[in-house]
Amino acid sequence: MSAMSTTLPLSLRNVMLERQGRRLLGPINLDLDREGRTVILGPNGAGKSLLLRLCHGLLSPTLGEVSCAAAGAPTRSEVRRRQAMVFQRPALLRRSALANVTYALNLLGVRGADARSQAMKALDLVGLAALADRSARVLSGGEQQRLALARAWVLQPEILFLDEPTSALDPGTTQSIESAINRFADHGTKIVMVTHNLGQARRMADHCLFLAGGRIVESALASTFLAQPATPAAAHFLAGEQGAFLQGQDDVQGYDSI
Ligand SMILES: Nc1ncnc2c1ncn2[C@@H]1O[C@H](COP(=O)(O)OP(=O)(O)OP(=O)(O)O)[C@@H](O)[C@H]1O
Repeated sequence: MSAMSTTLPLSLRNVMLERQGRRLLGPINLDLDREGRTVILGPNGAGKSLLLRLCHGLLSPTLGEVSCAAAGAPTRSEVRRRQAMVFQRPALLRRSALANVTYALNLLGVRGADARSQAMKALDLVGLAALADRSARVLSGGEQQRLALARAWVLQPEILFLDEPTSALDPGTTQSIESAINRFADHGTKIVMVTHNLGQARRMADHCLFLAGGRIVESALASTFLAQPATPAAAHFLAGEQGAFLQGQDDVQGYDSI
């Protein structure tokens, strides 16, 4: 990965997202820089997935601006190809694991032996090299998730957005996926991940963003946030108490730097 980043820092300025006259997100001000793994936490319906999609350029804000370092809006194709996103239930091609990864490379113009060797390296990194020729359709949920990670990572993204990448997976599989994500981070990919798993947040987060009611209620170093959240809303959430999140609206910060 080059030392210069095209997409980072990624900035959101006064971003709002509305649908059918209802505000779903915002106002949000946020800077995502290269350093560390950012984990997004918050109750169901807080707006975590919408925030990831805005950052990745899958959605455009109703108001405000999302912009990437030197390159402009994340909806631009030049920016999109430097970012990748893995969803909770990844869509895979009805081909072999290897072909799923080489297909992504082919779209970028990498073909033949080059594509195959890069794809095998990515499969190896997620522990799937031995299953390269197996049809993606018959892979287990955890294997499919690892394949989706390999397919995303092989494109050498500067940022990898992950939306609950280990939900519904057993602890062993979760651990192997966490290891793969950490290896990507070690290779210089910025990780931005939504999770409901507080143990995972403790194991993986360098920075935490806590969302409630479509707004960023807290933005802090993970060690600080997870041990001593600054707001009642986050404290309730971390204690596993549902409800009381609207209380957090009084604590909303105007500006967040990650
Ligand atoms: N296209 C849409 N039109 C209207 N409302 C939407 C749309 N997409 C999402 N929402 C609403 O926006 C809110 C935030 O959704 P989002 O999926 O971002 O939540 P989340 O924090 O990821 O939740 P969960 O933890 O349950 O996955 C929810 O109330 C959802 O119903």
